[in-house]
Amino acid sequence: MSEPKILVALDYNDKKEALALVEQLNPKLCGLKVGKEMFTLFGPDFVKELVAKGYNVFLDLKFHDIPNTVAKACQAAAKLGVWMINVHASGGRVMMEKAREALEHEENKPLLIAVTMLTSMNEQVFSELGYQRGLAEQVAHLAQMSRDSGLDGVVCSSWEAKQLKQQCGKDFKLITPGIRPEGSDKGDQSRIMTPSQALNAGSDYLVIGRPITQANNPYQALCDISDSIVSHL
Ligand SMILES: O=c1ccn([C@@H]2O[C@H](COP(=O)(O)O)[C@@H](O)[C@H]2O)c(=O)[nH]1
Repeated sequence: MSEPKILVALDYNDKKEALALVEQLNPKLCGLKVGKEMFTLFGPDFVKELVAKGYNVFLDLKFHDIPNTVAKACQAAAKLGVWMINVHASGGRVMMEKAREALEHEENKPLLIAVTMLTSMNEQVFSELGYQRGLAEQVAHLAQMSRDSGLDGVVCSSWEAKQLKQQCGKDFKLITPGIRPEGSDKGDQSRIMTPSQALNAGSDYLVIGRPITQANNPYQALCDISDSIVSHL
């Protein structure tokens, strides 16, 4: 059986609540994403606890700093046994290359991916940042730089997935947050698609948080989403 396509974003401020959901899941059904909130509250031990349960854990800390600092942070993250880590592509080529090199001698080598432009960003917000390219072009540019720096893939929106698969090749992983099943609340996301639309567009992994964690029955919400993409597995 192939790896699970769904990565549940565990954005909780209550560890018990998060673990109650995790206990209902299994590592064949989904991977788990730990982001800034839970890592800041509960630290490396929480991450190791999820790894010990057999889950693919994506540690989504989006490192963005000088090359030496990011390289050391990546090494520290790899030691937690996680499956995937990330940096911001806008940290630049040298930063990404140093992060790549830093993982070379680690026993556990997580997938190393780069965030392009956040899925919450729309054209209007983007234009305020003063980039010379358009939003989609900037994503394509950062994805190319990430690939050239030896990274395994990028975080992008599913809106860019088709273009990036053509540009970067089928093995370059596309991780897409901003996934909203039909009828679910968009919240602060801008560039969204449904799970099956995103997979059709070329996404490799779907990051899904609130449509699952805020549902009346999170486990059922995850099962419904899994059923909706069964033809893609
Ligand atoms: O561009 C990005 C990068 C990361 N995220 C993270 O994904 C989840 C999405 O959660 P939802 O509740 O499904 O919106 C969240 O943890 C973000 O930090 C992203 O949304 N966009």
